[in-house]
Amino acid sequence: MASAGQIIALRRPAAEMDQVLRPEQSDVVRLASVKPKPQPSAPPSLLVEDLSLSFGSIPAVDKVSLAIPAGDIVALVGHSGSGKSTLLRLIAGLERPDSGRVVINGTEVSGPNAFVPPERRGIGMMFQDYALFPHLSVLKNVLFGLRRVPAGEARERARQALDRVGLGGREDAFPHALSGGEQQRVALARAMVPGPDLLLMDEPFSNLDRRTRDIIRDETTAVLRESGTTTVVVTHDPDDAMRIADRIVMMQGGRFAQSGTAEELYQHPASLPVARFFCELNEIETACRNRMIATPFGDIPAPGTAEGTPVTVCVRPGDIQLFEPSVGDRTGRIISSQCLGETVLIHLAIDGLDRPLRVVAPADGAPATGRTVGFEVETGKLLVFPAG
Ligand SMILES: Nc1ncnc2c1ncn2[C@@H]1O[C@H](COP(=O)(O)OP(=O)(O)OP(=O)(O)O)[C@@H](O)[C@H]1O
Repeated sequence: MASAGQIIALRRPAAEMDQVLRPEQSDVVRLASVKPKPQPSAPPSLLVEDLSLSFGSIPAVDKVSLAIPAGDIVALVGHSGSGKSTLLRLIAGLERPDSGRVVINGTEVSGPNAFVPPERRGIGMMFQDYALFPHLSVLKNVLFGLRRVPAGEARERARQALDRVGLGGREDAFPHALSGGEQQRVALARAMVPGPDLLLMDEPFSNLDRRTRDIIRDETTAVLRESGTTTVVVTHDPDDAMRIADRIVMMQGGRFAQSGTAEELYQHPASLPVARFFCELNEIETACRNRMIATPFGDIPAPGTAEGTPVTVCVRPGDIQLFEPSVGDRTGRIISSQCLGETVLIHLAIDGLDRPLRVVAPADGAPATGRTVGFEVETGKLLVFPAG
């Protein structure tokens, strides 16, 4: 059977493919920044080397390595149980690794020779439930992050931190009187106020409704960028990851399935699970015949793929173009159309497929249910993987 690399290479030049695959093949996934890069000699803010932790027979984190330059924001994504929180807890010092090392700003904090407790790692932490003290005012919650700072200076810094997250004037309020978004901002101010070397966030936006979430997420990103805080954020939401992070690391079964920029993971997923995580897909099971892969959108050459190799051809709903058909065009019939606001979700029945294709088209001028339409997809937009 052909390897994943061979099959994936069908849709990309070999040199580009090599770039996508190389990080997973290297021992250390180096996470470069899109912001001003640190000097090549500058040590990464966070270095994780061959880190592992099993719970009984479950390898929750399995020999993972990464290096994050100062000021970068990295998102750990993946399905439930993929190991994201365990990796974050290992970095925080809330778990001890079975093997491997964690180094923060050049100091080994977990490893064969050291274990520094969480409170001495110079990290800020922010969790899904925000963990605010209900009996303390907003100001006192933030002051909690500055217990070792002289009182006058601490109050000044806490007020500045609250101003920065847009909560100036709410110092005396209690958590129960705040909205979810405001509580999230208090938690952010408290995590940021000591000026941590590293900020760790576990699902920081998941308790917020959709609209608040978008606003708070953008505001939080702005605060992190402005302060240049190196951040690792765990999320199961691909939108969060793509909007916040310089780099995304997708975990699967305790390992890194792929790492790269949002564009790399979205446009050039290295495997079917990665592709599925970032976008709903139309998936078509087929096979290689006579060095070609037949799809409803046309045949794709598959040199080097063994005869009969089963493959999954994927197409994103937004990559299917619909148009007024002419003689010879591929056609389908619209069996339903659902308004999504600026777009419509269309179910398109086509010959040879048991299930209709899902197509997302602009709402403006979208064809009506029952119509026969032409359809096409640029071959370069098709994703081909070993059968999933
Ligand atoms: N304290 C524990 N004891 C036993 N097993 C655990 C423990 N913590 C995590 N696990 C297991 O380790 C694996 C990874 O869990 P982890 O919580 O890191 O995943 P996750 O990707 O963060 O999931 P979620 O998104 O649901 O939080 C899972 O199989 C989980 O059941």
